[in-house]
Amino acid sequence: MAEWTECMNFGITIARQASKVILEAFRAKKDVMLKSSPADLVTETDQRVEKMLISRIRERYPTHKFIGEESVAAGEKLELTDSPTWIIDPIDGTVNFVHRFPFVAISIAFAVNKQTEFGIVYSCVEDKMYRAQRGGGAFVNDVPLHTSGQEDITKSLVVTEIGAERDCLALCTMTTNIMNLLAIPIQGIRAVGTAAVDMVLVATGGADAYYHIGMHCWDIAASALIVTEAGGVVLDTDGSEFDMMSRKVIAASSMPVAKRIAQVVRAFPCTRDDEDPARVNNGGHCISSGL
Ligand SMILES: O=P(O)(O)OC(CO)CO
Ligand SMILES: [Mg+2]
Ligand SMILES: [Mg+2]
Repeated sequence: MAEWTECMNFGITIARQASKVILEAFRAKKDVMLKSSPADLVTETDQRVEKMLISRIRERYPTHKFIGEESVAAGEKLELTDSPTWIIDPIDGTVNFVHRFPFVAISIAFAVNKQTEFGIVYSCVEDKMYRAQRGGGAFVNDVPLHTSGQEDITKSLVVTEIGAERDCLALCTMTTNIMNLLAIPIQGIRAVGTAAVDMVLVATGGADAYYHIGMHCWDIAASALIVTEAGGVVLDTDGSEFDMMSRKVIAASSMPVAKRIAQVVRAFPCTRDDEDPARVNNGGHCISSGL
């Protein structure tokens, strides 16, 4: 709704400011810390950028709530209520950032009554500002975005991510999914290293679909809106309605392509973002390769 346009414009302004911090640090040597796995990295820049974004937003909108990747990693409760909530990934593509692989993004979604009102994905190194407001279309650097409209999976280029999981069940599931898609056959698989950028590539028509299991709401909430506002569809990997907390997503140029991917892709168990991990056995160890 138009009432949130001012918030979106503010989000774009502070994303541009925060990108300066990321780009200054991009070429420098970094101290790297591990989170959930040896491939789940965080740097002081991730933490600094998130703090900077949240403090700027809080100053201007003191009643708004936040879900931030690094705040959750530091122990804050991940809770999406009906209140206006900013969902922030300060650096999407931290592994790329650490290696200086030139695709990193700031992802900011804004939800009210649990519905995403706008999404911002700023691909900093490329200087591409993607944005969409619910009902208002999607844009990159103010140019309107449209998906490819491709309906034939055999003519599709599909993007996915390898993710940070290194347990056998997740790795077997992920590689089997890739193999089964290639066997359809599709025309290719790509992985850029940032879920937010992977997904907005579907909005540009440069890719026909994206799917991923194991990412979090801050990785995909903004780009999910950008894809749907560009004319695409977003589903759960089981073909049901998209749920930003489920950690499973297919974004596609058309419903036939999305549904065909849902027929092939299997999910490994992962704890929902809004569930208490302590209550859930997510099977994060090798129990079998029987998929
Ligand atoms: O770099 P981040 O924010 O950890 O995100 C990864 C997925 O978890 C890349 O999209
Ligand atoms: Mg991320
Ligand atoms: Mg991140």
